[in-house]
Amino acid sequence: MEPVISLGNGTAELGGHPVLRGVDLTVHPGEVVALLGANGSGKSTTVRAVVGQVPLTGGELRLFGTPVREFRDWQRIGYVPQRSTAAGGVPATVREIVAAGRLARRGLRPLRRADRAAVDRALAVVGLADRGREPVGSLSGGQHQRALIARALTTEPDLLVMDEPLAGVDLASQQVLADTLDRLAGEGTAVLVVLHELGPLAPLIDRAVILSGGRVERTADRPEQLPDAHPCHPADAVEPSARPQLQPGIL
Ligand SMILES: Nc1ncnc2c1ncn2[C@@H]1O[C@H](COP(=O)(O)OP(=O)(O)OP(=O)(O)O)[C@@H](O)[C@H]1O
Repeated sequence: MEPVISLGNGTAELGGHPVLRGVDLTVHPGEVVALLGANGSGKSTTVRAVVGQVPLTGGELRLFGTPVREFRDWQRIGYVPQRSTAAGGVPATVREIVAAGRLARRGLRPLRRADRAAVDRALAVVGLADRGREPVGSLSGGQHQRALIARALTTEPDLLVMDEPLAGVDLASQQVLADTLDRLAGEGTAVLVVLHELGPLAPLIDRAVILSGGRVERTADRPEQLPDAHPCHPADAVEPSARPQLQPGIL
């Protein structure tokens, strides 16, 4: 089966500094691949390179078998960026933000019934069905993240790329996301997901690719091989009792 993502020896620079130093990554249809590693190891840059936001300076990237330079089927890819503001100051409703995910498929035509149904389904999946008419600015951080996930789901992608989708999302919603990804992967959608903690996604993960210093440090092929306590954050490598205690009210 042809890989959905085939990245060989990928290199990239940001601000004149090498950030990816030869990353190999292959994801097949229906596979869920987790990208792990410490802060600054290159996870976000890798996924941003895959979705065409960071140009590679070397190596080869193929998407659905097509060299990225010739690739035009971007509507096949759903992308949830690292936590960001979907509508910085724009007075959009939750529904409008989620419906923007249909743009790639429908262009600037008005929403058709199938588009509206896809938006309804995505809102329901992330538990925001009753919040559609509210301004996106009224959502909490975790609800906002769920709206971004819904936006990616509305594209009904063949490849779903998510950068830390669990950040700030409560456990119940994490489980809903896990169930959704499980179903999508079962239908053949490939999933590439940056994670700091595996959480409820652990049972779904076919392979974990652990980055360090812009290179693949190692790959774990089965979830049971995954290092439960992999030190993704420098603080995680420290005994809990030795970690600095947060000082509420100081920030
Ligand atoms: N716009 C930029 N200009 C210069 N350097 C950058 C830029 N963005 C990221 N970097 C650097 O690239 C390296 C990799 O960053 P990246 O965001 O890919 O790491 P990450 O593994 O996703 O980290 P985190 O877990 O903190 O999100 C870091 O050293 C970072 O400082």
